[in-house]
Amino acid sequence: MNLEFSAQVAARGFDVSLSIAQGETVAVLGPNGAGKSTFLTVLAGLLRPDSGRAVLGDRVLFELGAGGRGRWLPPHERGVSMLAQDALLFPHLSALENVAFGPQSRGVSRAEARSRATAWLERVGVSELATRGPAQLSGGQAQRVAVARALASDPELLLLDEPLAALDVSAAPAVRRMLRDVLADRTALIVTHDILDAFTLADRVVVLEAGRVVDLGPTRDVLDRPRTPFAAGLAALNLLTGTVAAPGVVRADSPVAPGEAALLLRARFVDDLTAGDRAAVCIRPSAVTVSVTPTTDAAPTGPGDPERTVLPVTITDLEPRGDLVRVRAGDVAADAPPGRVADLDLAPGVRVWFGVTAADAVAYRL
Ligand SMILES: Nc1ncnc2c1ncn2[C@@H]1O[C@H](COP(=O)(O)OP(=O)(O)OP(=O)(O)O)[C@@H](O)[C@H]1O
Repeated sequence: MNLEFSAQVAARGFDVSLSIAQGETVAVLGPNGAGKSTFLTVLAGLLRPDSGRAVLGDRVLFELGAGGRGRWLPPHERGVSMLAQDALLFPHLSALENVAFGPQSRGVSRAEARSRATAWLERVGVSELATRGPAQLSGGQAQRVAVARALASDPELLLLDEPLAALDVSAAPAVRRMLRDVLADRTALIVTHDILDAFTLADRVVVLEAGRVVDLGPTRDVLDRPRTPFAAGLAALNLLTGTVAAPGVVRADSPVAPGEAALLLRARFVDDLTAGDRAAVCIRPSAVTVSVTPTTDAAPTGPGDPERTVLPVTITDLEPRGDLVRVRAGDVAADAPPGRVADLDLAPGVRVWFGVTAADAVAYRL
């Protein structure tokens, strides 16, 4: 079912509007306290907003005017299922009985509820565990049963609150694959801190900050072309913002580090931008070279090269990352091989030049 949602919760600074198409999965991203859980609990009917309106298909979930008066459907009448971080299965019921519970409490016969439960357990890959109690299931198995339970009541909207966060790293990938299978063509919202979940499971992402939508779009657009520091951080990309000064040139809003001059960034424009337009410039850390003078091999033609930007920066932090070292200077980072870091004697406080070609600095509308 498609969803039209708008709600305000003043005490939490929450004011979000969003539409979701039938069959679409949207990932909800945002820093701690951004309002992600508030969003899900309002939809599930566990928190009543001050005002707003939500319609799922042709069912009005709530319609509340100023003062909170209006229509309000209780959770069990919404056609909405919620899957939490922990499986939260009934401890005294078997896996099969846990899954059959929902349909049965909605009036489906015991035999039919058990047959639906059997089919769902098979779909999530744990049919052989039907008679086990929750205490005899691993974290990944229990979460599979919880997915079956959430879906057995045939919800029109599925809410998932960090469904993989409590699983260990060896169990998460298989459960993620299973979720990708069951979420296809299902209207769902998934709160996650994991960029892999967003890429694997979601058609679109919405980024919340301080209770407001700050970015919304297809997953790849938002994470490959981030517009907020939060999305750039998740995608591990450098993001600089500024104003277009000339074709292929963006004047950065602020220096890359305190005390440095404002920068003219030479960039590859992927949107139609003209002078005065606001622009974001996104750079992969692996495309940034580091040198200790502006004219060494890392920046062969120096700062005057029209195809290259050279940023004078002071290193703030070095962090090993796999077989590279992330060299940070304020908000900008470069990935360099450990040998180069040692050869150049890089350390916090050392002034260096970061170099990036215009081809590797992608500019788009902000
Ligand atoms: N039960 C509550 N009563 C009052 N305020 C709350 C309550 N729960 C959360 N808040 C506040 O509402 C705002 C949004 O919180 P919410 O839990 O929705 O954020 P979140 O994005 O889910 O964060 P996290 O990633 O930490 O789970 C925060 O300012 C938070 O302090």
